[in-house]
Amino acid sequence: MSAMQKLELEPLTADAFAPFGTVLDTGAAEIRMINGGTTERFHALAMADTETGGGRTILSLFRGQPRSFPYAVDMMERHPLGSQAFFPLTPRPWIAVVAPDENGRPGSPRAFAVAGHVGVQYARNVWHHPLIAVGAPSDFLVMDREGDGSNLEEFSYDQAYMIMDPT
Ligand SMILES: NC(=O)N[C@@H](O)C(=O)O
Ligand code: NI
Repeated sequence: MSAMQKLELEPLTADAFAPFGTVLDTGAAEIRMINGGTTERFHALAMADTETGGGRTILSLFRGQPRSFPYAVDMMERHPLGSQAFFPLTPRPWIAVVAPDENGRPGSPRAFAVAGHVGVQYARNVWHHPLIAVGAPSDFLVMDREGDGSNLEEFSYDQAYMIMDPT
């Protein structure tokens, strides 16, 4: 493995993340007052894309143990058959790492600093790193695909990209 290089954290915006998926942010959502005005519905933060190959959408809870920093991003994965959305239940900042596809391999990764009240949905077949929780065990609601077929493709980088301690 050759020399490592630093991976800087970028602020997360809908535009910056658009090539990779959707930012799940109540601050940018359509709000519908429901239940006699007692409830705000932050409507349709994302649309699950899980029906490829007869898949269906499931909701899971991920309890992520915090990563140690500096953290080496040395692999990426993608789910060819379905999207995958993460919404923090524990209001802690976390990190989302994505990469463009370059002829079937992930290109240079991009790391986004995500606020503790914001989630992301990785679009189907988008390269991303598995959950990166920061500082303490963190719970996430995860919406992704259950079904037949191989829905996990992994790739190891020749060189690791180092995320320095974000805290
Ligand atoms: N393996 C699994 O369900 N989780 C990963 O896909 C991830 O992106 O964290
Ligand atoms: Ni994943």
